[in-house]
Amino acid sequence: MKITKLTTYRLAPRWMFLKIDTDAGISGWGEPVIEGKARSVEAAVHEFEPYLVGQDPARINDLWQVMYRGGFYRGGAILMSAIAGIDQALWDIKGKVLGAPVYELLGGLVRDRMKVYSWVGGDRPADVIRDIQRLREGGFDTFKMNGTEELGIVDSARKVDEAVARIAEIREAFGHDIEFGIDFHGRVAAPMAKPLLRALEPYRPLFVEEPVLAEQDEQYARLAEHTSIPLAAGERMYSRFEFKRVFAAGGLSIVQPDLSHAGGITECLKIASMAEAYDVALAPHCPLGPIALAACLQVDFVSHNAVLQEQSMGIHYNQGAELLDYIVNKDDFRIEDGYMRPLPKPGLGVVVDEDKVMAASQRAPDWRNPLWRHADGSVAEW
Ligand SMILES: O=C(O)[C@H](O)[C@@H](O)[C@@H](O)[C@H](O)CO
Ligand SMILES: [Mg+2]
Repeated sequence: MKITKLTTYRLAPRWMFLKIDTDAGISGWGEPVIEGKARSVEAAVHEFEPYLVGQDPARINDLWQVMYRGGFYRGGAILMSAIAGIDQALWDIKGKVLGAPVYELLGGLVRDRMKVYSWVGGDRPADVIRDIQRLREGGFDTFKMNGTEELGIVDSARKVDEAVARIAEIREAFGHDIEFGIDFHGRVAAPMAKPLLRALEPYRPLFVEEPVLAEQDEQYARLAEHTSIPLAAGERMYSRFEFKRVFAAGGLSIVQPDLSHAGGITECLKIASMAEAYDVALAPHCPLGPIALAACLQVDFVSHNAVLQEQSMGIHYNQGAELLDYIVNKDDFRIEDGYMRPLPKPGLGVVVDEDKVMAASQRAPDWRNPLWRHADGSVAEW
């Protein structure tokens, strides 16, 4: 069996799908993308083509090492996202050839269902109460929201109080009948992380995500000394070589590798195993599409330390298309009482509606995140 062709489809809302064809007529799908840099990842995917076309798709481990090590330069958001989507498609092919879901090829189910959570409140965390009420009717009891708007490296107690007031309002409205993570989204610099975490302590959020930016990862252990709130991070870390320093230094209770950014199933399985050795939970990051989510679920269902799965249904980014718009087997992705079941079909478990994908790729938007600025005109972390 040989790889014959790689076709990329950029499409709304901000995703990219990859189809890998083989000479046996079996194709696999992946979702290589960096939100806002889809064209860069698309170029990277096609730069990997000469290493892949003509090769045996069954040799995922060798092809992964060739892509990672063969070009001298390695790592980073663009290359690791390209490898991620290619890796996902190769696992999809392998499962289809062997007639089994990927989780079966990885040793079988470690759980019967996987807890998922839903975003509420959008870029600027207003209206979360209304969103939580609506989603609770749909069976969700676990949520995530942004913790702040723009925040200076050093900022006022008033800004801290505004952020905390929203969280207090949620606890006032729902008590502990719901749980939620608070995403600092990289908007909080080290000087403000400690006072903000301290002020949030009484409301006992499930976790605080990206308490500081990944490039400040040496802060995680220090911050963990000052708070009992579990700290989470990982969406902007792209390989086990980045995660290893964080595991060794400690501080994170939850790691959130993104299956479409951190080298795919092959790499994220290794990150999950490293995390388990340090008693760190796994909660894959996934604000993206159905193929990325399917890849996450394949890892969740074989990882003992998987605790929560992000999914993008209703997320504020999904303008122009929703999570399940491009797939045929929508029912396999149903959420019951806040849980998802293992995807039963061979491979990743996604049946892609190719006609819809091709049509949507004719009018793909070039999504970019907003550029925020502080009152003084300087760039603010979004
Ligand atoms: O936790 C999350 O989902 C992420 O922080 C998410 O908001 C970002 O990764 C966004 O997709 C970047 O464009
Ligand atoms: Mg996040």
